[in-house]
Amino acid sequence: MSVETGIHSASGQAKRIWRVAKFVWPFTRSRAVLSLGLLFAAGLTEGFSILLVIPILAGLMPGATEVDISISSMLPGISDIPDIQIGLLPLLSLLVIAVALQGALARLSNIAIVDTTLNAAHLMRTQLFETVGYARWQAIMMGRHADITHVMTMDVDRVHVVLSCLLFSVQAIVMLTLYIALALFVSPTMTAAAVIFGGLFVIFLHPLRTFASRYGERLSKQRQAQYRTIGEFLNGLKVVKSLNAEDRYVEAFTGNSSQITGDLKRLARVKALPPYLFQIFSAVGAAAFIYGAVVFVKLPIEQIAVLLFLFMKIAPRFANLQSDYQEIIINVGGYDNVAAVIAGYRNDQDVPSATEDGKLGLRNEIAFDDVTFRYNADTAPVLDGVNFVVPARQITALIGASGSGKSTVADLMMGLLEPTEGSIRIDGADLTSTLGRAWRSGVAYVPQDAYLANDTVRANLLFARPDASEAQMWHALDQAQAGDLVRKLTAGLETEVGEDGLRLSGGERQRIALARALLTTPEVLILDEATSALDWQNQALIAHAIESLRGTMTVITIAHRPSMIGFADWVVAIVDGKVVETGPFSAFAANEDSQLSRLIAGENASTQ
Ligand SMILES: Nc1ncnc2c1ncn2[C@@H]1O[C@H](COP(=O)(O)OP(=O)(O)OP(=O)(O)O)[C@@H](O)[C@H]1O
Repeated sequence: MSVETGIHSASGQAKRIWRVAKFVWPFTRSRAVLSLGLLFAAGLTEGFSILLVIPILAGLMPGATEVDISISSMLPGISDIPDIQIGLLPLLSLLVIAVALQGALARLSNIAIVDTTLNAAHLMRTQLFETVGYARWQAIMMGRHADITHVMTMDVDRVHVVLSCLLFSVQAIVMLTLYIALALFVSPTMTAAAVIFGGLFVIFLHPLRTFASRYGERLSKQRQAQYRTIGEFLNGLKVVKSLNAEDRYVEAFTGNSSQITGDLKRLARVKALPPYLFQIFSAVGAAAFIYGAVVFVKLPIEQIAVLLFLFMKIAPRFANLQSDYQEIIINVGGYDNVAAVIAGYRNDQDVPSATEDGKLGLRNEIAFDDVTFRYNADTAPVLDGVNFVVPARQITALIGASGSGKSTVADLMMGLLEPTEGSIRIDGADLTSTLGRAWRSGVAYVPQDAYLANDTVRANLLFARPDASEAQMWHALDQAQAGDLVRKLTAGLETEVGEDGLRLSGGERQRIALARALLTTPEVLILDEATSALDWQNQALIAHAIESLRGTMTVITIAHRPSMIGFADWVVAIVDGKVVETGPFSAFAANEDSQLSRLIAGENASTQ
């Protein structure tokens, strides 16, 4: 038996449903118990109201204001209760009260079920977001973002459907049990026949359920593909437009959407079949029941009336149970995806700060001791046994050709990546995952394509330091040569920067990102090609501002342009994953054959 067949088999489905129930039980326990308690009370009240209807059906004579209730003739299971006589008006009043009470209890039970499932979905979504949010960078960067988005939205919604249907199924099962128990009192033979008939119908529909389950899986995969197409298209919008590649995405999207539409149509047909078959089955069942009850079992008419009444109550619930179960098996795969994401990231979490105030300062140096780093176990190392130090409160230029490993060094230095071999020491302390968060709270990193949230300039600055004053914001903006630019914007600090900061130029975005980093007054500032989009005048002004930070913070500047490294005190040059030069800037600048001198002379190619 293949795995594919296994998960669609009845036992496979039962195992999957059990896993969902086990996962949500801790979140839902009290509310689920409350809703089922209310439901049970509603069931009892409904049973009582049916018991009140029976005498009206069975014993009422035209013109009578009193009803003779012969319990023994209606419920042969209870034979020793004497007949009672009751006024029609009190009986009808009691019926109205019982029906109203049953309605109120059923309503409360439904509300409790809806609340329970919504809370469970909310908790599952937030747990997912937290698990992904606090996962280690190395784990997240390997995952597809569109898939994570799909799991957090569509798959959680699918689990929500499963939970709702599960609880409504339990509700239906409780009610069915009550009705069947009542019917058994009236006629065990006829009730057993009806239950067997219903059971056969459930077995008869099994192939349809397997079919629906397969469509559920297929649809989930197609929707995942749709998320990927949309994500890729929107992330690379500008490049897509510049390459006139829209038609490729339109084609991929249309193909995918047509498949989804086709499958949804087929699924709708499959879903519509059981109610239709059910109608035929129940008509055949009712006819067979009446024939059997009259001709073979020879039941009295009032018992037939009571049983028919009960079966009329049972039938729609039975149909709901079938459609709920179908929805469950279509959607239960959503939980597999949710569980896979949680399991995938749960053991790969950033460790909370070792120190409660969450800051780890830098007094002397950051040291790389024999650091080797591989992105994958089976690929060549990007860094191969590198040794160097970055002195505190000095400016260090990290240079090397494109692809030599500079950004990887920056990620390692922030503790976002961990060395495959060797260690990174902060004033002698090993930068392990326990120190990562505390260390990063004193580190500001500005990459080439700095992320700006789709919000105002002010919100983007406060994102880094929520308690910053107006004066501190303007000081940081001026330091990053962004003060005049923001003053000139029509809405100043309140200007919306657009999706990914796209309403600003590349250079403007970089300056605001630098201001945001400076606003945090970090211990360590890492600039990874952070001014690459700026003209030389602005870059020179920023270089001057960075230079003025000497002695107040540790700056690591990764750049290809001489203007962003010429003011450094210290240099680390990387070639092919090895450190080839490290020491005082002046010493290497004096040697015209050094990597540094060649870079300053504009010979970028020589470092390759
Ligand atoms: N997530 C990743 N998975 C696998 N390999 C990667 C990953 N990120 C980077 N690399 C590889 O590691 C090497 C070093 O990349 P890195 O980005 O550190 O270089 P860099 O010196 O910063 O380059 P550039 O100057 O172009 O930004 C490259 O060969 C790159 O292909």
